[in-house]
Amino acid sequence: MLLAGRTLAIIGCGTMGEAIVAGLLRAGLLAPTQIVATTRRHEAAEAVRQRHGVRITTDNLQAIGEADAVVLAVKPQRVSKVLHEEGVRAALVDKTVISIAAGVTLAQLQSWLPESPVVRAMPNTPCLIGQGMTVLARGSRAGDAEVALAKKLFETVGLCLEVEDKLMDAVTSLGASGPAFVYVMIEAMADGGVMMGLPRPVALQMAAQVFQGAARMVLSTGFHPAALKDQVTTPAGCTIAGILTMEDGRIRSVLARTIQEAARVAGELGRDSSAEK
Ligand SMILES: NC(=O)C1=CN([C@@H]2O[C@H](COP(=O)(O)OP(=O)(O)OC[C@H]3O[C@@H](n4cnc5c(N)ncnc54)[C@H](OP(=O)(O)O)[C@@H]3O)[C@@H](O)[C@H]2O)C=CC1
Ligand SMILES: O=C(O)[C@@H]1CCC=N1
Repeated sequence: MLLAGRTLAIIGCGTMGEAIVAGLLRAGLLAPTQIVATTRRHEAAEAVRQRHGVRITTDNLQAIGEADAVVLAVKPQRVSKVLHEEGVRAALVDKTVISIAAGVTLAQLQSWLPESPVVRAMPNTPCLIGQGMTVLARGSRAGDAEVALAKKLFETVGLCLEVEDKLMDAVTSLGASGPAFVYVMIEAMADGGVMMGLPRPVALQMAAQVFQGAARMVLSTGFHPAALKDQVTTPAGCTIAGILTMEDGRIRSVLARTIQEAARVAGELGRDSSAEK
């Protein structure tokens, strides 16, 4: 185990909390006994225990008491409520708190937890398979040790970068919502293949592998996407015919505006958290 003797609490082990748990266990950073996960409903917690063998409870205070570091993975609207449960803020004093809630700012988190080092993190569901993209922002009380711990967790399940808090809505859209946008594109390209007679499983496998291959080309060659596109685009060939069709559909502005709009909404998600307190 890379984090010997440490215990991590995941407060709110739903889709994203469970992706992190599964990714960390898969990579061997923590043993199941080093993770304590909470949910609101006992049956949800029990299902997490059955799938991953981690410790579970529906008592957040108990989980926090057992942990050295805490990942807050409830919905944004519930963050304040959870932090204001009896005894929780006192139990979190001097513990590293990593919030993955979209739209909940470091200023909000730090106002609720003035004596805790807080890191805001925005991961995505591919953490489940070790292919995540996580971006961190550090709160005023988070020092290098706390940020290093957060980086260690998220680098274990994918890439991890650090930015300023003001950029977190943008990274929420591009990085965390991003997989959903890509799934829509994969499905749409597969639909095109089906339209031209490919069996659905073949079309789906091809579309997904094309996204993976093209993404790896961008990351591993370091070439600009336009240069890589030019390599594929034979004069008077079929690729340029397809690209012009995409441009007729304003694909670039649609995708860029998609990121802009999701970032705008991400910025609004934390407001309810303050209201619900
Ligand atoms: N889904 C994604 O791709 C991403 C999500 N996020 C962020 O992660 C957070 C969680 O999102 P997601 O996983 O999708 O949501 P889910 O609804 O899947 O999970 C939320 C979890 O919180 C639990 N929960 C609710 N209330 C409490 C409580 N009072 N105490 C303890 N646990 C509680 C729920 O338990 P129960 O089921 O019993 O109600 C559930 O396990 C959000 O803040 C979101 O912004 C960030 C990046 C990506
Ligand atoms: O859609 C959402 O609000 C969450 C946050 C980012 C990804 N999923």
